[in-house]
Amino acid sequence: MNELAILTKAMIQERKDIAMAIIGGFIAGIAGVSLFSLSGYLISKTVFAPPLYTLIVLTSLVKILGLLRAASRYAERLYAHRATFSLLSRLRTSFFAKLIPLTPGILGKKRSGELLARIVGDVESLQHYFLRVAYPPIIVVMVFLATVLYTSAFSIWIACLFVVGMLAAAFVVPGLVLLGLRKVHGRVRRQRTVFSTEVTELLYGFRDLKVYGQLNKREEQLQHASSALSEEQQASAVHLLRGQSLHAFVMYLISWGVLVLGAYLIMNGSFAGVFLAMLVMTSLTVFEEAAPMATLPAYKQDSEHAAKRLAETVLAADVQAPQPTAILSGNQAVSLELCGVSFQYEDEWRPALRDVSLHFPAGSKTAIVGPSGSGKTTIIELLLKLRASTSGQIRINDVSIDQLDDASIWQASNVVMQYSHFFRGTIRDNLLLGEERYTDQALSAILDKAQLTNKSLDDAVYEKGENLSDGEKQRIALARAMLRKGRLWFLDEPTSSLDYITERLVFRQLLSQARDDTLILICHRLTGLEEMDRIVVMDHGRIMEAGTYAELMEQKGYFYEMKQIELQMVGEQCEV
Ligand SMILES: Nc1ncnc2c1ncn2[C@@H]1O[C@H](COP(=O)(O)OP(=O)(O)OP(=O)(O)O)[C@@H](O)[C@H]1O
Repeated sequence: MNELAILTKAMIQERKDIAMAIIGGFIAGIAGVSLFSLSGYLISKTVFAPPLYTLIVLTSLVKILGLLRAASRYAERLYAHRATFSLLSRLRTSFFAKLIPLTPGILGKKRSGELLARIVGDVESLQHYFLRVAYPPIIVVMVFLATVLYTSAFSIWIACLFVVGMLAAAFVVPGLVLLGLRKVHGRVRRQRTVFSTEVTELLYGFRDLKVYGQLNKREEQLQHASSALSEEQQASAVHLLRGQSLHAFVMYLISWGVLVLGAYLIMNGSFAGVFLAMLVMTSLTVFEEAAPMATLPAYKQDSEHAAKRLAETVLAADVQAPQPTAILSGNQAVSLELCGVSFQYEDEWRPALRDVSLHFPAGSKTAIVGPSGSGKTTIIELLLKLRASTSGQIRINDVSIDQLDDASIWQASNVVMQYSHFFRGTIRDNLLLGEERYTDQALSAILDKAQLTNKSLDDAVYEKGENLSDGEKQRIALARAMLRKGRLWFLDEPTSSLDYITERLVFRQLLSQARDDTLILICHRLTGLEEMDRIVVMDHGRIMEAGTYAELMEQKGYFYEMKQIELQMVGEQCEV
């Protein structure tokens, strides 16, 4: 299977530990079989009252084999788990490295609860591939072959019986388990996805569900999903147990076979009776060693499925063009240009942007206005290379955006999107975001600039900024952007929750800091736009008009209409 090639490649990198695990497992297996067969021989031998030194040698050997088995089993587990953890960390890192550039697209398409459950669960499932699928069969086959060889020295017929047992344990039982598992396992996976989505929806939507009186209904749904998952897991466990029982059945059948065949051969005179107990014990132990074969198909199927889904998630990353190498300099003001750009979201029937051509000269200040859903945010996402345009050309500083390294664009930009994420910690943590290079003095100065005078750096911030008002969140997001030294500003409704006076004060600070930089501001309120070099009006993904505030007011077109409506509404509000 192609998807498992990634795993196989990662396993090759851990070949030393894997080889040690296989050697350890083989020694443990052989020591186990020898230990029990020797015990059987010891029991039979004592009947003939052998000399004391024989018993001493045999019991000492049993003890040594016991110790050897424990020590080598420990070594096997140690190396196997060490290899597994290295493999997993390697896989996680490479998977997330591939995932990051695709995040906006993937998160848009999939429900986050489902995605989270999928990724975490699938990467975890892959550990079974190595621990339970890839290397145990090698040990089982090696131990079996060694045992068959050793048994053939006593009786070729009993050795043949072992081979029959081995084929049944290695192929027939796992085959039967696999047949039943196909149905059961798919249902567990589907139910697990439903369950984790329900949990995420309930946790994230708790407040709204409570306010709208839907909490009980949602909890019932969650209970239902939880019970359904338990039922499916139970069915799957029962099926696996059936496989293990079948394996035990084969083991006892072969042991009985050894007993009956041995008795027959003893009566024939072609086999010495003193070895019978030894071979019975051998058969019991060697099949016990092969017990993981019964559950192997389940883990194999699980790992293959997990690898396939992970590969599907990052498939686009593999077909992406190689990372561009041109770097956007962060030291100079940046010019931006869109030429005939169109963009359509996947699975959407109409384009979000249609044939947009815009030029933002270096150092210019542009406001983009227009009704909700007109495509304003999409323009910023394209310029930040978070999405790729469906057609048309985007150039930054006269270099095609396709040739520019994504990280250098982000590095050169100070961005405030409509919704920013806030981490649990303090205001300081949320300003620094892991960077340590700013002093408390510099951070406090930024808070003042962002008009966040009622907050101190040590004030706590709860998960997702639960204890902050919307206006405070926006000002922290603005302060974050103001801390950066980029020469390109993308501000998507950064002050929509602020009162008029605070908004003006923040803007004054912003415009003074971005005096020589290129700035694009998306806003709904039309007040204060006189200070902008240009205003672009959008509707239905098209540019309706563009010009300075004075020009647009003079044209008495779309912007003028919007302004009149706003003035009317402000007037009505004042009258009320
Ligand atoms: N992730 C997405 N998947 C599919 N369609 C989307 C997605 N994001 C936005 N759209 C659609 O694209 C169009 C433009 O959206 P965009 O967010 O650019 O508008 P906007 O002008 O910024 O709106 P607002 O002022 O409400 O923020 C809308 O019709 C919207 O429904």
